[in-house]
Amino acid sequence: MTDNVPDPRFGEQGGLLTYGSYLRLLELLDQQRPQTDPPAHDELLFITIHQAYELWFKLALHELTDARDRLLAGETYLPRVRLERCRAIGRLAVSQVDVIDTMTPQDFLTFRTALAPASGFQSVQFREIEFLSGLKDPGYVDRFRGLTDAERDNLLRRLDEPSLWDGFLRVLAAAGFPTDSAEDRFAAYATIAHDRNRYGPLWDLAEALVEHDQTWALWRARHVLMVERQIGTKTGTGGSSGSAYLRSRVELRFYPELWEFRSRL
Ligand code: HEM
Ligand SMILES: N[C@@H](CC(=O)c1ccccc1NC=O)C(=O)O
Repeated sequence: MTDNVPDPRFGEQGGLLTYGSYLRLLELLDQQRPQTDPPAHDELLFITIHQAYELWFKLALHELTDARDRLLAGETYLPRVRLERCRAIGRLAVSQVDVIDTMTPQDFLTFRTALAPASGFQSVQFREIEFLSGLKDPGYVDRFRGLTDAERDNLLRRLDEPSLWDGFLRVLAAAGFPTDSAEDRFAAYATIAHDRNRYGPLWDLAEALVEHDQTWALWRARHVLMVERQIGTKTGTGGSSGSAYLRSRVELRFYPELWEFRSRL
């Protein structure tokens, strides 16, 4: 067999592992179950897009958790690599909204009422990403309705454990920068920004955090537009004011000091 002639049995060897069995496609593709009767054509789109989001959220949490652990251990290289992958996932999450935009508001209404009181507000993984990134609001755990014990445990654990921001501060401290007060930290950012030759990895890491922050801010902004396009200013199925609530979340930042620092440069 020469190198460039494929074995005619290519893909058949062993006969045990298959594409479908490795990827558990029977199970995966059996999980899209529209509820509406009579069937609403766009409900399959709605379920599929949310499931795709949750898969990407799962991978993002895997990456961010490893980035956080490595920062706490004093590493800078792989945490930045992990954050870059998350940024690519985040961009995908933002552009995926285009698919929802192909649904008209009147078609959404054919199954919307059947969704209440469920809402994206109850996405545990979304809130885990916020907590792990550094935006910890314990109020959200109490406001969740219908959490399983395992989901509640996940959220409480994320609230309790160090965030990516804690990891970043650990790395700054390991490089000799005091980080106790905000003024200490602003002094550290200035030193790092003005001596990239010496502090390149720390600068790149801070910028990767800003990118991560920006990606989720873009998602919040894109989500509000999608919501207003679908339901205008109606209240949400989750019981919030809808777009007014979501607009108040657009201003949120994971790392406000890294944004504030821009004004001080
Ligand atoms: C037709 C499309 C959509 C509409 C009309 C919509 C509407 C809303 C509304 C009104 C809320 C506020 C909570 C409430 O009272 O219900 C909300 C929250 C949320 N939605 Fe959506 N949504 C849509 C699609 C999506 C998609 C595709 C995702 C992806 C996972 C998503 C994720 C979320 C999340 C994570 C929240 C909580 C945001 C926060 O608390 O900051 N939504 N959505
Ligand atoms: N909150 C949306 C409904 C909605 O979008 C939704 C419903 C159930 C599960 C996920 C959802 N997605 C995002 O909020 C609404 O008020 O129309």
